[in-house]
Amino acid sequence: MHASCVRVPTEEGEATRRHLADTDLIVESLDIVVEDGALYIPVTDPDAVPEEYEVVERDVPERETPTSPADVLGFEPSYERLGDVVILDEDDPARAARIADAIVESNVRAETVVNRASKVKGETRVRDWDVLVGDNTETVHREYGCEFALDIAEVYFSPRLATERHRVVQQVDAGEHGFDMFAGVGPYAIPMAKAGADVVAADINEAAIDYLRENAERNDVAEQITAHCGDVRELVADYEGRADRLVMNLPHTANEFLDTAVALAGEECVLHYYDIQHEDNRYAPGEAAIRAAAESNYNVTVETRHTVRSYAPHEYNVCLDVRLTRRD
Ligand SMILES: C[S@@+](CC[C@H](N)C(=O)[O-])C[C@H]1O[C@@H](n2cnc3c(N)ncnc32)[C@H](O)[C@@H]1O
Repeated sequence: MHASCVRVPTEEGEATRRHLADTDLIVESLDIVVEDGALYIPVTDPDAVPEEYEVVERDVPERETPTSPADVLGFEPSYERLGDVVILDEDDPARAARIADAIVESNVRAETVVNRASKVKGETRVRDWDVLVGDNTETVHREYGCEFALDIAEVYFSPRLATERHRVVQQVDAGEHGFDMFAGVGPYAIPMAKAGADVVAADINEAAIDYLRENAERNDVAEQITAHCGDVRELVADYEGRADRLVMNLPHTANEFLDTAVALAGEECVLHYYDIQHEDNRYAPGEAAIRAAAESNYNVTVETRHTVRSYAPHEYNVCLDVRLTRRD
């Protein structure tokens, strides 16, 4: 069968395979081909392959006996993967247990299988989990060439935001001063630093900041990241007027922190403001809140109104990219 494949030297094959598997890019139903010292790994979406890899078109054989969870169950279960942890979102515990068993029997690489047991909640946005297989909720997740150690029982992390984070990071210029106001384990702050920014990253969750510091080391950007454990409002005293870019990924309540964002903003600053709103009025509430907080000192230009994903029936997670330019 004809397919887009990532071509790498065989010695880099296993690391590449793992990296692509972590971002769900491998076509499970096709074989990986070894030929002339190279590995050809079939991928689902050539445009989503990280730039460091070469993509070629070629014929690859179908796998003879793929054993997917669907082969075991007779239906296609929905799940997502975070490193070695497979995450289910099932209301029925019996169905969740059947899917977990099928994942263990199948070709899905999983050390731990968990089911969502609550919504994200409280100030730290951590959810409860039912652990169905294994006992280790700590893992290392790979995303666009960065590694993130984290424990889903202690910190917030959503692999579904990978493309969105990448969209923001692609806007970063080397040498700029970035602020990640609600940083978690660093999935914005670390790639921003890799893109050449100096980043101040705050989080109120001590476990998240411990992982963020570990992840900064893992990804060789520790010198560019200043991690602050505590309320982001405490940063204003030290960093007033310094930010070239602010990331505000705390949907639902980011509006309560707009005064802090404006205080941190420099002469010219891009704000990435996340919000959750009804489908009929996705952008206006955030835009109005930003204008109310910033317009007395800044010209406010909304550069992008972007829908990130569906959040709940009729509700969307959106992002506004807003440029603040200080008035004379
Ligand atoms: C939705 S999570 C986003 C984490 C990370 N940016 C990501 O994309 O995975 C929001 C984070 O904000 C943190 N947080 C909540 N209130 C805060 C505050 N007042 N100051 C700093 N961090 C806060 C939470 O602990 C949580 O880790």
